[in-house]
Amino acid sequence: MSTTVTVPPPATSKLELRTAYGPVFRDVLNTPPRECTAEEIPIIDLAPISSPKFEDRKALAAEFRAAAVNTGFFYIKNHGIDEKTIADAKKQLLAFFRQPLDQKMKISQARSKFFNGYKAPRSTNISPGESIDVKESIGWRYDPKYDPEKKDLAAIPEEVKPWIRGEDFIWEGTSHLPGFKEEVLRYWAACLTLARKLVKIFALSLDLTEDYFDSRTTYPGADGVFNYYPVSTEEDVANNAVGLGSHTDLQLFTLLWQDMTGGLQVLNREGQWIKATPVEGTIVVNIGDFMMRLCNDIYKSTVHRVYNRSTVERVSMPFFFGLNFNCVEGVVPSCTSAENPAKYEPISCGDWCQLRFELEQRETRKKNAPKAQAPSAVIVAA
Ligand SMILES: O=C(O)CCC(=O)C(=O)O
Ligand SMILES: [Fe+2]
Repeated sequence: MSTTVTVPPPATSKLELRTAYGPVFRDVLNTPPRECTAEEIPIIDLAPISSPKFEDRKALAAEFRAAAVNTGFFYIKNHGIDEKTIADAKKQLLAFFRQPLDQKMKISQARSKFFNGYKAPRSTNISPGESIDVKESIGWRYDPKYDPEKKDLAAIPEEVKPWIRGEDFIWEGTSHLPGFKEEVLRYWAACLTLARKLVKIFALSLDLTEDYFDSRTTYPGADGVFNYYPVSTEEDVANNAVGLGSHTDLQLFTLLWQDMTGGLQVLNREGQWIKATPVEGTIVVNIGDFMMRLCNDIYKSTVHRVYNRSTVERVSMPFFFGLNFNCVEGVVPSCTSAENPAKYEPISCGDWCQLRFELEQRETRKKNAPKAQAPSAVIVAA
C-alpha cells in the first residue's frame, strides 16, 4: 500500500534587496497581500504642525515616531498642498506620458550626468528577483534656481556646488507642453516646503531640537519623479510582472502622492505584504534608508512595490527628500547610548545616493544585456 505524503507549500520566500552595501535578504510570507490596518499605516492629521504650542507639535512628533518605528509608512491629511497644484501636476504628467515614445526619449536619462530624465517602460529592474519594472518614469533633481526659499545663486557655497544635480535638458525637452515646467515645479516646490516642515517634526520625534535638520536641508536632496503604470497585459499577469519591484527609498523620507487606482504594497514587520490603499486627500510618507541609518535602525525604511492590476492606468508623484548632499552625517546623538552604540560610519547623503543609483544602473544593464545583444547575435546568411 502506498501512502501519499502531501508537502505543504513553503510559508515564506526569500526576497533579495539591493542596498549600497550589497544584497540583503528578507523572509516574506507567501500569503497574498491583504488590506492594511489603521495601526499599520495610520492616517496622521498634520493640522497641529502650525500650532504655536510646542506640546501640540511634540504630540504630532510622537505620532510620527510611532508610525516610523512600526511599519515606516503613514498617510498625512491636512498637508497643505492645494488640490489645484496636485491636479495641475497630474495633468502635466499625463500630457508628458501620452506623447509618442520618440518624443519622450528626447529627454532620456541616457543624456543625463546625474540620473535626471525619462526612463522608458520596461527599462529598469529595481528588484533582482522580480521581473523588469513595467512602469515608465521621469525624474528631476534639486536645483536651487527653483527653490521656494529663493536662493541667492551668487552665494551658493563652494562645497555645495559640485552636488547640485539639476539639469535643464528636462525643461528644454518639454517646453512644447504648455505650462509643463511651471506646473510641475509648482508641485515640486510645494513638496519641498512641506518636507522642510515635516523634517522639524521628525527632529522632535528623535528628541533632537526642532531646528536640528534646518541647516542640513538648505540645498537638500529633493528629487521629483512621475511614475506611469499602464494597464497590465495578459502576459504581464501570467508572468507576475511588477509595475515597480520591491525596494526601499534612499533618503530621509518620501512624500508619495498616488492616484485612487491602488497597487502600492508595503512589507510589514511580520513579512506580510499589505496594501497601502489610496485615501482621498492624503499623501503617503515613508521612511528612507538614510533616515534609518541616521537613527541607528530605530525607524524603518520599509520595502514596498507596485502592481497595477486594475483596468485603468495608474500614476504616482513621489518626492524624495534628504539632507544637503555635501552634508556628512552619521548616527544622530539622541539615537546612541552605551548599550546601543552607533552602527554606521558618517557618509555624505550625496555619496550615499550615488552609490545606490550607480548600483541599480549597473545591475539593470546586466539583466537587460542578453536581450539587448540578441538581435545582433542573429547571423543572417547572405
Ligand atoms: O508608485 C508608487 O506608488 C510608488 C513609487 C515608488 O515607490 C518610488 O518611485 O520609489
Ligand atoms: Fe519607492
